[in-house]
Amino acid sequence: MRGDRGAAPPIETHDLTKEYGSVLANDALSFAVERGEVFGFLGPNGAGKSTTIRMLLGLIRPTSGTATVLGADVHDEPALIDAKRRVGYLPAHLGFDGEVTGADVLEYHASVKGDGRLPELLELFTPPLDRPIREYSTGNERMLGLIQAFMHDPDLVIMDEPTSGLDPLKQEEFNEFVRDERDRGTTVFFSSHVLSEVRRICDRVGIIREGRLVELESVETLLSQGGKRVRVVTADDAYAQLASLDGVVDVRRLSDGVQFIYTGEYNALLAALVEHDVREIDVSEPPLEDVFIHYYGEHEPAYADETDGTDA
Ligand SMILES: Nc1ncnc2c1ncn2[C@@H]1O[C@H](COP(=O)(O)OP(=O)(O)OP(=O)(O)O)[C@@H](O)[C@H]1O
Repeated sequence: MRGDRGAAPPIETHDLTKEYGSVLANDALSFAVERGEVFGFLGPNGAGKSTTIRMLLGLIRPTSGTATVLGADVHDEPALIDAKRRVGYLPAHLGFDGEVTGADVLEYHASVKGDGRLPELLELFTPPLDRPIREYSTGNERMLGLIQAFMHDPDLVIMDEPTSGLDPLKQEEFNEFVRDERDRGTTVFFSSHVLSEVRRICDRVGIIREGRLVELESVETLLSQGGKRVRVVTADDAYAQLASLDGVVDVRRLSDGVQFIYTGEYNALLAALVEHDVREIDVSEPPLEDVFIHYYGEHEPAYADETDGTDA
């Protein structure tokens, strides 16, 4: 375990609230991120994740409530500036100057905060450093952002949708890297709207919806309660029978079959299916939206019956 920062959790929020005019983007969020854990901050688009992160970094001011980052209150600017030397930050929109090269960006960050871990990061993340950033793909920009977030060996890393734009192979390497970081004692807090991503690397998850924290759980608990998404294509009509099974929730009729979230016994499902002319079955992790539905039945799905959902 690194650091000697006393007992305070690396991130702690108390009734953290942000209003943009009539939009309540964060509504009295209270949670703590413990030292050495990987904490996933999950929620659909517009839920308020970036708003929280920007308040933690002191980029916007809370309307009310407060938060501490490595013990520094976000209202205490000098203390927060000092604490941020030990924080790595990957914003959602990187905003690099397109005319400078990746090497220029890293050189600048090195001069401000140090670059002790640069060589090992460059083995893992490989943006074309000698080219101007305007020529970068989204994935290359993201890799450059990841390098600058970790290069000074921070105690706490805060990332806003870190893997968006990374190809699956780089995503997997990123996952492994974050797990290794956690093992060396770094605290990692990142936002995502992809449940499958956080389930691989997070110890705990906070779910935010419409600005409110609706759940704080270990990933194990979240998944064990979240069920599976089942999609069945049948030649005959299986809707009524499947909809009546125990453990079937959020059932939708598709043009060629049925889709639902299933939390029951597989044998019971198979027994029901043998009575139908089944052409295709797909069992997968539910998209985050569906986990919300399972937990909080009042949530309105953001998509129509015939679609296969949003992100998986
Ligand atoms: N500068 C702003 N002015 C007005 N409203 C804003 C501003 N920034 C965010 N909002 C609103 O606040 C709410 C939360 O936005 P936020 O960007 O924090 O969500 P998010 O969970 O990060 O979404 P995404 O996953 O799409 O990035 C949304 O309704 C958004 O439209």
